[in-house]
Amino acid sequence: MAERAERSRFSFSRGRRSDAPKRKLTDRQRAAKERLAKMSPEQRHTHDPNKAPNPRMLSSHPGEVRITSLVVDELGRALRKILKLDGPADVLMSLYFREARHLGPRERTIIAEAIYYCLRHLSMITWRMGTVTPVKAPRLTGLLVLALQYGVDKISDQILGKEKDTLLNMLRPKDSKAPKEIQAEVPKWLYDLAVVQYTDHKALFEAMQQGAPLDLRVNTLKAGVDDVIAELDKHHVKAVKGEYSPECVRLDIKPALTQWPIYKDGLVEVQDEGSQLIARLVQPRRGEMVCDFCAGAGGKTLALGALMKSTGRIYAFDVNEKRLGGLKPRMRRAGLSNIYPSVIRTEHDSRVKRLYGKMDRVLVDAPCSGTGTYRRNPDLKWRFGEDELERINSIQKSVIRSAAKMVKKGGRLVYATCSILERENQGVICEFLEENPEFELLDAYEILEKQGVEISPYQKKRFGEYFVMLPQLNGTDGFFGAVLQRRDEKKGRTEKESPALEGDAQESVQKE
Ligand SMILES: C[S@@+](CC[C@H](N)C(=O)[O-])C[C@H]1O[C@@H](n2cnc3c(N)ncnc32)[C@H](O)[C@@H]1O
Repeated sequence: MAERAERSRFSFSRGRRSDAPKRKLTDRQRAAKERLAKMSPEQRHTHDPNKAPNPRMLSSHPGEVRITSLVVDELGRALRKILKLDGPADVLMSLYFREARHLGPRERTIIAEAIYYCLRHLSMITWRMGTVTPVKAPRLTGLLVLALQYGVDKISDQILGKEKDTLLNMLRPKDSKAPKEIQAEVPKWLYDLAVVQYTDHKALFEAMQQGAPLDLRVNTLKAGVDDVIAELDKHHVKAVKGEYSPECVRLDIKPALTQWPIYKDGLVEVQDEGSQLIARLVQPRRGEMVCDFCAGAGGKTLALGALMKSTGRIYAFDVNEKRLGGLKPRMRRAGLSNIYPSVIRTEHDSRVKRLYGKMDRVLVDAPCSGTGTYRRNPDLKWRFGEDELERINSIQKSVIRSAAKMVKKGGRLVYATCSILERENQGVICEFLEENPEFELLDAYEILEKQGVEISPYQKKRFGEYFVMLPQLNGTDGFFGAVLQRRDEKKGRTEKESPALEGDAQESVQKE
């Protein structure tokens, strides 16, 4: 029985009971199953479960893509909605594809990839279009995108019609003639800030235009990293251990993972490797009182819960009820019983005040510009403006001030963002430390080293005690973390001075 349970846990077959007699698959069915496992995130939005995508339509074979008038018309229809930028692109795409039931998997794949291309290169596309605004001319925008992706000769004259000359004119200028911020594919305000902040801004902008890999965090309460890699391998999905996080598995393709038992049974969660390390900065111990102040749907809460071996108590706070609602099913899947989600009205809520001075560890994963996640959310570049940065910056300062009051003497406060901007990161911490001298900054790299996580000495030298991950340096999303400790004069000894490695962290290093 135990053996059977083990088998079904790792099995990729969907929903079939492991003790049912095995049905023999035909070669065609087996090939379709493997194709399904290898779908990209773009296809995930567009996948019709009854029609497996044809691999010939994937962008790795751009020469074989057939651009039909249906594709061009539908791409225009999709861009008309998505380029309004009045909501997250992945949500708008899902809505569009749900309505477009007449499209086959080939068309869906081409359209989805074109939409992502358009969002990643919207600056250059807008520049090429001159006085024509993309959202007002979505069909022409779609034609331009397809021409840039596959070459204009892949589009027949019949489809191009009277727009052919306009399109050829738009394709003529060289990229290098465009202003620098347009080549960088970021808004001007962000370009100006990043150029001052990063000597390697060119590499940063380049990295931010790429797609991101799929990182999984293995739930070590249920499986080991090697087990997950071996199981993926059995199903021809190549995966490797992450470079930094001991729980990370990185995939070379992006299957529709949420349909698989390893996901459904809580053995893995999707989480960028940089984000996994934020939980390691908190470094919670068994039985402690922890608060995840901006828990959202609980990506980091779950990682903290696993590090605590489902002991102690984690208060998961957030002002957004809907987002926090996503945490409960994930807790169940992960087998965690130490998490207590709670919606708060503001950072000054009475639930927060009741816990003043009681927490061993508090994580503030602050709301931010999300500039570190542009690889995954290219639309965010065009939806988040400079005014919004001002507003969010004052929320960040208010949230850390309030959350800090929950930290007991000798306890730890971790402030994190997925922003690449100093203003939201070091700027917030410097101001906080000036106002709160009872807190001191710890060396984030030392804390990670003690847990067996090695980040390059170059990075340590460049960013001091702050934890900084960047796509051009680490191949992860951009993350920032500051580890602060509330002084405890009575103890006279801080963790900073303590040579001992906490029990749970040590244990987890040895296991890996
Ligand atoms: C970066 S996201 C958190 C992501 C989450 N920790 C994770 O790992 O998936 C920031 C969160 O802060 C929440 N937030 C915004 N203002 C807040 C406030 N005043 N107090 C607490 N949470 C707040 C947002 O609703 C959002 O879910």
